[in-house]
Amino acid sequence: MLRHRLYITRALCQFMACKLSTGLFRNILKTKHPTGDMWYTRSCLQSILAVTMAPRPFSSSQPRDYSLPNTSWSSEMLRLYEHYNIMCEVETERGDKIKGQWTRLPSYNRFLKYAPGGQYLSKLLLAKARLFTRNIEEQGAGFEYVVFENKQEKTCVCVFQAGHLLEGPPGHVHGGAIATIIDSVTGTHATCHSGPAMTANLTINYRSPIPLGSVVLVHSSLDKIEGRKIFISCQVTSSDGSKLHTEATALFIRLFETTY
Ligand SMILES: CCCCCCCC/C=C\CCCCCCCC(=O)SCCNC(=O)CCNC(=O)[C@H](O)C(C)(C)COP(=O)(O)OP(=O)(O)OC[C@H]1O[C@@H](n2cnc3c(N)ncnc32)[C@H](O)[C@@H]1OP(=O)(O)O
Repeated sequence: MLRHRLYITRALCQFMACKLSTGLFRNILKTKHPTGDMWYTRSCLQSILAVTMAPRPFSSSQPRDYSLPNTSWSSEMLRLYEHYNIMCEVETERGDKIKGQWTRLPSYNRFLKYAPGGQYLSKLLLAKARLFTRNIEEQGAGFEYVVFENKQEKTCVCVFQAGHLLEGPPGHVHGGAIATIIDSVTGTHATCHSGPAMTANLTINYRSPIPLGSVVLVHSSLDKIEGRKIFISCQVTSSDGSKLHTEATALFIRLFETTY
């Protein structure tokens, strides 16, 4: 009991300290809903999502970044990772290193754990919850992927290696697993561009099966924004781009006004 109180107090202190500077409370008040229930649901969700997106001045532990190479990555996966990673930093004529057009996005098994106060909040709030795509311990068995964003071109690309636990038709990737990676990549894209957003619609055409264990590219492009609506299209292709596996369009709804 005492331990729980301590968690709550520490979490609240860290949360308040951070949020006072980022204006979260203003957002919660702004989105107050007349029916009450919706206000509660949305403001709670917004708080959690905003915490996960905020800077982490008091965070002590280092999160494991699942988007970094591990021993299960095939040579093709590593090659494509390097191809995009090298473009995240460029050298000027004077030899200085500056940020390139691409950014590698980190990926954790629970964003909440690594936000300010999140270590404590995550123990209180569904402690066993984990991000769907990052919940298989064995490396290479499930979703191995890394997402790069190109802000200028409003695109993201994900290098995805599908593990043996994602089988659908024998030897091939399950359609639900393909939908999952598409939702995750386009959702990450929408969130990075506009702040926390949720999938309202996802329409998928499966064009050709993806062999299990192969490496594919998931391309996400931001088509347009209308108010809170973010329209994204997505293609899954073979790693050399010659074969189209899947096409999708997605609609995300931004949860609140602030853009990150
Ligand atoms: C340095 C960077 C670090 C990296 C950062 C990375 C961060 C990434 C973090 C982690 C990565 C993981 C990423 C995973 C992503 C996965 C995402 C999911 O799977 S989300 C789960 C599935 N989705 C749901 O459960 C939603 C359920 N639906 C709802 O909650 C609501 O319907 C919601 C929020 C979508 C909309 O509800 P309302 O009340 O806020 O808004 P209303 O008024 O209904 O709609 C707003 C507008 O959108 C249209 N709209 C809504 N739904 C529509 C639909 N299905 N089709 C068409 N239009 C729709 C409406 O007609 C309206 O349009 P008009 O403004 O009037 O023009």
